[in-house]
Amino acid sequence: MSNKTKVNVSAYRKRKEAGEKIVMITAYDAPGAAAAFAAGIDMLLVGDSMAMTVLGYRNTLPLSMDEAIFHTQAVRRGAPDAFVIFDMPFMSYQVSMEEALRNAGRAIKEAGADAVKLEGGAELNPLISRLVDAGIPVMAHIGLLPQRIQTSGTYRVTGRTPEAAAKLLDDARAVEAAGAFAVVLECMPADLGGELSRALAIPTIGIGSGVQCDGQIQVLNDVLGLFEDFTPKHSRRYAELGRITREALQSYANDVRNGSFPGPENSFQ
Ligand SMILES: Nc1nc(=O)c2c([nH]1)NC[C@@H]1CN(c3ccc(C(=O)N[C@@H](CCC(=O)O)C(=O)O)cc3)CN21
Ligand SMILES: CC(C)C(=O)C(=O)O
Ligand SMILES: [Mg+2]
Repeated sequence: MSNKTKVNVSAYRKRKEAGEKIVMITAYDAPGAAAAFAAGIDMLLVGDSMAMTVLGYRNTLPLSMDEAIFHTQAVRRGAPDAFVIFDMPFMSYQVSMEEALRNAGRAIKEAGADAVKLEGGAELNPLISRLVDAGIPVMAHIGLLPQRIQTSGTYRVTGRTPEAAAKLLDDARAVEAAGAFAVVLECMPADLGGELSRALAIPTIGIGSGVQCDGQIQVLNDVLGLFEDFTPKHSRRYAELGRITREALQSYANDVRNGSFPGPENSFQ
């Protein structure tokens, strides 16, 4: 592992000042990370969405620290020079300050992550400060919080009432004051995404929060058409790999059954 981080977190604030968009995507394994890095994507998130996109769970809650570490190690092997963010799993940072610090430390030491991401607003301030003081860069995440699905009930757009919008502005300011280097804004009205982005000096990374955010993040499998349980309104499919995969496998099965695979070129004399 290189001992010098390719891009320091302060570079992203400069990127914002220069008006240059920041591009993020999730990655969960070595080939996905290598493809995203080769495409010039700025930062990779090993999202706890892996629970749903690649591990077959119904929501993000079951994901364990060990599973997240295992996948982050693969991402790091696939993209040794990428800026990689470890999405802290549900209950890996809520139980106590000590446990949160230990788990975030594992992400850095065992998985080679460059930073961690936590879901929550002002209530996380003491933890964000402790992590940053310990030398661990923190990306915050406000708005729709998938790890609270069991209290919120559904994945729903946030900040639609004046009170909810004001709370999100407070949360955004709070996580910036606590030392977060960037903040994900998930699923809020586009105008509010713009307002929060103008209110902060740190970059906002939007998902379903409009074009005025300083950067965007998407789930890799949504962009590639590989996640077909549902299509979030906030994502655009740039390929139909789910359909292409099924068609390729049907062709393979047909060719085996009709004797056209393996051909002479696949056989040894
Ligand atoms: N594949 C995938 N993509 C994601 O973006 C994603 C995950 N999984 N898992 C974790 C969270 C959950 N997210 C989601 C999931 C569903 C919607 C969704 O269906 N939204 C409705 C609007 C709901 C409403 O406000 O009424 C939509 O129509 O898109 C949004 C974000 C974002 N994250
Ligand atoms: C959608 C992004 C922000 C995320 O948290 C994830 O992929 O887990
Ligand atoms: Mg997540």
